[in-house]
Amino acid sequence: MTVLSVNVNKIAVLRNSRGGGEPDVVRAAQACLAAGAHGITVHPRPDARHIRADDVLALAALTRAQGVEFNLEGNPFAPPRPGYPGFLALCEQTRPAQATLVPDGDAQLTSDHGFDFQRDAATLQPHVQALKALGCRVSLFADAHTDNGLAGIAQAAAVGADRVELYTGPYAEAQAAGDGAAMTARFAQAARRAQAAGLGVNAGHDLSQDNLGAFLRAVPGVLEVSIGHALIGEALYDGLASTVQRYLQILDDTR
Ligand SMILES: CC(=O)[C@@H](O)[C@H](O)COP(=O)(O)O
Ligand SMILES: NCC(=O)COP(=O)(O)O
Repeated sequence: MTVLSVNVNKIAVLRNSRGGGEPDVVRAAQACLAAGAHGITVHPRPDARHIRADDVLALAALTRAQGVEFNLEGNPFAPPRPGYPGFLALCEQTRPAQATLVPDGDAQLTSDHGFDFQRDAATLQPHVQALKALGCRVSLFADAHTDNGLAGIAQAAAVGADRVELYTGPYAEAQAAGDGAAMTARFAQAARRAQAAGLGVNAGHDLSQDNLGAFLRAVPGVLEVSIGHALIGEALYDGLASTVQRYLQILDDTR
């Protein structure tokens, strides 16, 4: 079975746009878990544009109390700075069940590629070992859409990882353009190669209600999907009607 980890980064985007504490990231995570989500994901960025270090601590406490998976994403090579103690330090403080390493740079709008294991293996290895020594399952963000990514994916096992997370942005784009089948064939091949090397397979980025089913039908054995951007957007559409009705009720009640 594939489990769903909800990424609540976007709740923090909205909160930070006003300052203050609303919408509340922990309350949103509680609502996701109450609805049956299997875990919570966050990807604190060093520039603190959304999830901050204090959110990571609060969500770690929530998920530990509820006995569900906390998946912390980040770049192990990003240096600490004021407000961001560094990925390993955050993991030391919170001991997430899963640490997902992502090679993203500061200037990136969002994550847009996986590791090049041929190039990055030696530098990644000590980080993977340190995280495993903390008791974290380690997953590495990986490309399936490029020839280099597909050819190198099994090497994540030699680096010491437990899983890879297939970067699904290019799949989502292809699916939206009506061209998802060729792309899912590549992802299925990547999943099989990773599994043959002993790695578990996760997937994430730009997955949505429109593209998730086709992906999971085509790609074998996906253990976890982490979904944030589309899910939070869809939740707004789903929730707007009842919320507007509650406001109208207040207007009615005070007439
Ligand atoms: C690792 C990954 O795929 C990202 O999707 C990420 O978690 C989303 O980050 P942003 O919310 O900052 O775009
Ligand atoms: N690892 C992917 C993730 O957490 C969420 O990505 P997105 O759904 O916000 O694109």
